[in-house]
Amino acid sequence: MREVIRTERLSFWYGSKKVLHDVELSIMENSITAILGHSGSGKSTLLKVFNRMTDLIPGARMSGKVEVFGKDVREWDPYELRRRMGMLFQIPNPFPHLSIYDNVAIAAQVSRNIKDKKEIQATVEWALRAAALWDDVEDRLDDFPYKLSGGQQQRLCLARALAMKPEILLLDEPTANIDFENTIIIENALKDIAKSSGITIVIVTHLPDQAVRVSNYMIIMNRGVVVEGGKTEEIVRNPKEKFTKLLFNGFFREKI
Ligand SMILES: Nc1ncnc2c1ncn2[C@@H]1O[C@H](COP(=O)(O)OP(=O)(O)OP(=O)(O)O)[C@@H](O)[C@H]1O
Repeated sequence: MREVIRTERLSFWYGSKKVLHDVELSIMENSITAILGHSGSGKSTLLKVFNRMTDLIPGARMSGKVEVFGKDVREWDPYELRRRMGMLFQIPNPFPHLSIYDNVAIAAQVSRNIKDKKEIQATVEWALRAAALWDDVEDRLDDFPYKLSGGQQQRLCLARALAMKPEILLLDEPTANIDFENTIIIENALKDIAKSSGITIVIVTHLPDQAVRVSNYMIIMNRGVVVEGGKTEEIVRNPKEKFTKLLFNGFFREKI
């Protein structure tokens, strides 16, 4: 398996505030990697460095290196980089003025320049099925997203991200605002997507249980530092660091 993302002594600042400290990590192709840590530990910042969304933040700067598919992120065209790395945010953000169908179709049309109606239809159906939303919406594709529940809206956003046919999906606390039933539906969809589409998934979460349920690999973060990383099974069976042991023993539960 090859590394699709790799960092080398990555540090990051918002103005004078340093929030990532010499981060070294690898994301392996065709896997689900959970980045696990408390609020404020720099997890979202990491995702935004991967797809260069941090370019858009005044006063932000990095040092060290980030490679995506073997190429320094600074050498990528940011639009191409973001097309190849779909992103899902904590709060569902479907386009309110577009129908359920068009929310997904537009991603195929704009990102991949697909013009053929049948191909667009096939992509929309594939993406909605992969996001476990097809059965809920197949007979109301012309409705607007406000008629969907929060969990369904997040699955719609997942379908929209998938319709770009990204090679990597970056998910920033995708179930933070969603009930447990929808959380499990989304987690199962992610596992199926990784298995059947070969998309590499990186999921940021502050929930150890979720990280264990979904991931093959885990990276534990604390205050901008990677505490430890590796195969989920091994970390759960034999955590090396005291912080990780405390995290899994629920020591911080009331704090997160
Ligand atoms: N645009 C910004 N400007 C200044 N500081 C920021 C900005 N974004 C994040 N930070 C700070 O950087 C640190 C890391 O934030 P980040 O959002 O990456 O952490 P996180 O682990 O994802 O936490 P959360 O889950 O709460 O978002 C925090 O101290 C946060 O306040």
